[in-house]
Amino acid sequence: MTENLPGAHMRAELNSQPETWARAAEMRTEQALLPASGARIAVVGCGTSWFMAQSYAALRESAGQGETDAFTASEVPSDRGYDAIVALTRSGTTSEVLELTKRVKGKTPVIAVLGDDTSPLVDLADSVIALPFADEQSVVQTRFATTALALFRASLGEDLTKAIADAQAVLDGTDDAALGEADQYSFLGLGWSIGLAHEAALKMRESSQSWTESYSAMEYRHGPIAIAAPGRITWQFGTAPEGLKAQVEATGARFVQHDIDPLADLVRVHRVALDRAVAKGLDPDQPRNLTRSVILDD
Ligand SMILES: O=P(O)(O)OC[C@H]1O[C@](O)(CO)[C@@H](O)[C@@H]1O
Repeated sequence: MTENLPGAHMRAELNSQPETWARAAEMRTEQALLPASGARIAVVGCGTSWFMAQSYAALRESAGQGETDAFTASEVPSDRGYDAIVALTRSGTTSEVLELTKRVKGKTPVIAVLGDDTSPLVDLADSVIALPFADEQSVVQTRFATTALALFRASLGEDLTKAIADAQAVLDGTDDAALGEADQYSFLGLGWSIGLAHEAALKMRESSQSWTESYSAMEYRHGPIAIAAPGRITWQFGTAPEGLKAQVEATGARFVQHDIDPLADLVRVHRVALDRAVAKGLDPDQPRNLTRSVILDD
């Protein structure tokens, strides 16, 4: 592989995920900076980072650690009285995250989880968990997002050994080429994997300009299943609701579900998205209309 090949950065970054997850899982001192159990918190981010925030929020609350909401940074309600805000951002320069941090300064402590430890958020936030080893050159995020989620999962007491092994097995194997050749993709999740479904759909859109949708699996039958048809894929992260596979297959669409850790299945989507992009003549390291971070004029 050379740096000049389309998607070379994305490929190297996505392939490194088992190592970066293992490293994040070991960061016990940094994990202790996250809000204590019982704190009522909001987790915020934009785009990919928002979807990871959704997954962390669902996991933290279901682990019994306290009420945990997730918002895109521009939509955090004022005066909710949160004990703390966790701001997730690879770049540390995303305008909405910086604006929110300034707005709550002195009122609500902000714990920033970021990739670039030289970014302006470092000085603005009350505490910082830096993951510079997971920062990326590709505009399209893969390992930063999943490594942050690995850190969050470990902080909640999860043992990530199986997730890491599952991701390595995905990367060591090859996928059925048809996974990358569908006309349309609908990604589904339940609980914490709903954020992964949204992220998978975003990844396919950003890197390969594909038509994708994403839903809670239980919501899928309330309308979105109308899109299912031959040549299309409905992809479930984690266990599917009873009967859903048969209902999707009755439409002629392909139902995809792997019995592995859902975060490892997202790694598979990363690779499918990359290979689909390259097959279409695109460079997912430089996706159309996108920049590494959205920086708005003051
Ligand atoms: O995590 P950050 O740096 O705030 O950036 C979020 C951005 O990352 C992206 O994945 C870049 O395409 C978008 O979702 C979003 O604009």
